[in-house]
Amino acid sequence: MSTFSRAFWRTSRTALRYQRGVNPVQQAWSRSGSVRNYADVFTRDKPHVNIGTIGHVDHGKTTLTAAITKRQAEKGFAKFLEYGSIDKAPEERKRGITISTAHIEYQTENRHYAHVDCPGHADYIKNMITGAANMDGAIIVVAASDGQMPQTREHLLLARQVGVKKIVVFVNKVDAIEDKEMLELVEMEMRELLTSYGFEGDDTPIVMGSALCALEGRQQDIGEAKIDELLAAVDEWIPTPQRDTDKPFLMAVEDVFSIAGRGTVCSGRVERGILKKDTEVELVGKGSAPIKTKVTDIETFKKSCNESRAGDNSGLLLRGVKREDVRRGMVVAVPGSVKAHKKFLVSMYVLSKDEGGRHTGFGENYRPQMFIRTADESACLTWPEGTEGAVDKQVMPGDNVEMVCELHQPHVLESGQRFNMREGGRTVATGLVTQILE
Ligand SMILES: Nc1nc2c(ncn2[C@@H]2O[C@H](COP(=O)(O)OP(=O)(O)OP(=O)(O)O)[C@@H](O)[C@H]2O)c(=O)[nH]1
Ligand SMILES: [Mg+2]
Repeated sequence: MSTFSRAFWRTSRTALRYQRGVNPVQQAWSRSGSVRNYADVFTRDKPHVNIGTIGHVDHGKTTLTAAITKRQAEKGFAKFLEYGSIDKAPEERKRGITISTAHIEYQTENRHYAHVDCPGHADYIKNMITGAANMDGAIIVVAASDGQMPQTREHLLLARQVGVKKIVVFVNKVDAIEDKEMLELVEMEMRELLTSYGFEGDDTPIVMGSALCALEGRQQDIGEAKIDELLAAVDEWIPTPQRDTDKPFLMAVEDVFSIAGRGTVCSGRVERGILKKDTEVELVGKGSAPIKTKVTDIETFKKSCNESRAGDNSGLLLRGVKREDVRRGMVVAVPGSVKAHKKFLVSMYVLSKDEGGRHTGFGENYRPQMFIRTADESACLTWPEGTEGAVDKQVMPGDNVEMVCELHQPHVLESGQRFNMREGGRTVATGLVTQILE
């Protein structure tokens, strides 16, 4: 791997520690800029789009991701990544599941893609949310043998909530089913489900194939050919987003690591603006007062870069900042352009039991965990001042409510900001910040 190394592309701490053992990060960063060869410099010759694979555990997301890189590598558009080099942390290998998100890069004729392979297991939804928050569109993988399952639904809902507008469906494991009527049923159910979560269910492209056949080079008609069909659908159906390059730079920190001899690097997806090397920035959020610093080096998609732009996955080398001072959930922004807030009004939908939400209601002073951008923070919900019977008033699963939310530590947020709330391993509510109070 060229420059930033795997650590930059993985989010789990375990994976990070595991990878630090070999320390490719340090090697990369300790090379001086002039030593990097041409291939290490990021060129913007195609529009860039962030996508990824989501869906229920074991439905074949990682296999599909590997198959895509294999197919695109044959065309000179990617580096082939085997299944085992995507799910590579020891625990992932042992359990045969994805835990941390993996970031992969490939191209088609038309576009450059950053692809996040998300975990499907219910215990790792937190990593899925962070991964999906960076996507412009997503591929939902559903196994023909199972049809839609709980995390097929939960991932769709969360993807919608974090702002993913377009989805392409890949019905996988077509090789494993005898009864072709099953496929029609899965398609029908998926269209209905998409529509019920606010996607364009009737028009969404649905590709049916086998990721495993594609990866193993068998049964071309349901293997390779379907990868081509899938990527053509992604190229066409997921629009190249209009990036907010005119606004002041903002990037939410997803990961932090230190490089001996160079300093602290934070990485994440740039939400808006353009940042050039040697620019002053501020780290804001997670309680502490803003930290002033300067970005002295930039890498985008693992390659050296003079600037970082909205939509990019970038790593920023920060001058004079200790690793411990930077935490996931903070934002890197133009000095003075954003503020952290603690108290605000939210409008939210409380998930029903069928959607994986709570089975019972809750009242004032309910304390869920709030997920905003890459941050998660404990929150306390109360009724707005003047609400009648506030003391006994209950919120029931399935309700739409307006409440006051107070965070344990302030975070950068704005009116219109989307969030999710979780408690004890389940998503309990999703909503929008409607007014800042403090
Ligand atoms: N028969 C068949 N098996 C498949 C196919 N695609 C994947 N599998 C198998 O399904 C199992 C799960 O595949 P993964 O790719 O790890 O599934 P995943 O969705 O990434 O799982 P998580 O990341 O843990 O949620 C593996 O044993 C794969 O070999 C397919 O097209 N046909
Ligand atoms: Mg996986």
